[in-house]
Amino acid sequence: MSPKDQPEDRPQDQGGVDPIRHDPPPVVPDFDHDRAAAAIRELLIAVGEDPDREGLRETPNRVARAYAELLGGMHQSAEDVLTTTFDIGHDELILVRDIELWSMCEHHLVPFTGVAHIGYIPNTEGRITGLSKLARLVDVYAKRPQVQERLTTQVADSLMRILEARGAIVVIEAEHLCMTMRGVRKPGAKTITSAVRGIMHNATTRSEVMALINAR
Ligand SMILES: Nc1nc2c(ncn2[C@@H]2O[C@H](COP(=O)(O)OP(=O)(O)OP(=O)(O)O)[C@@H](O)[C@H]2O)c(=O)[nH]1
Ligand SMILES: [Zn+2]
Repeated sequence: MSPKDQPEDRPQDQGGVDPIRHDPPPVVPDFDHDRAAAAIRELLIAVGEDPDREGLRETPNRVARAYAELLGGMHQSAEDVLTTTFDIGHDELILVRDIELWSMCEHHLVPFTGVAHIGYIPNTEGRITGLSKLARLVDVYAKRPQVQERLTTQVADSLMRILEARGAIVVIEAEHLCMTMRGVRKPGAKTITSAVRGIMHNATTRSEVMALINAR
């Protein structure tokens, strides 16, 4: 879908009930540094390197630390980051656009990168969260072995579940390095995914939000 297009209107969903809801994925307690470092050492041997030569001696530990950071969302939940909420009586659209994201394709374990646009309509009490928390929410789900579609739906479902929002929309535009640096090698190809929830299915609301997302 092009970001200029509207997601398909689904009149049956206008009551705010969506057919597919994703349970939050389990949070894994600890990153196993020693196991990751041992695996990297094995990988170096498999490609024909000498993991004991000077330049590589610390590499397994460094790469393990890097992966602990790059996949750190495995040890966090959306509930951890959407803790700060305020009831300020604003019950209309809140949209944060162009949130940079880096995630890790679960098929090749190479990055995909781009931007997320997140909009939601709070519940009637106006329960909202801090703007930075929306960017943190993206990171919780981006920093895992991922596919873009699941990342998109997990962010949207979290807003509905935790903030009890009346509607949510998440649009992600990303370039997958597995399509750029290897395989089909098509640099510049953008994948665009969207997830629409609750009253955001309303055609007028949604087209207003898409216009704001696409305004440059
Ligand atoms: N739907 C979806 N596909 C993805 C995502 N990230 C990577 N892929 C695709 O996952 C597919 C994996 O295909 P396979 O045929 O199993 O793996 P492969 O032989 O390495 O495929 P090529 O990338 O075509 O060389 C590829 O088509 C990737 O482009 C994603 O976020 N969503
Ligand atoms: Zn990939």
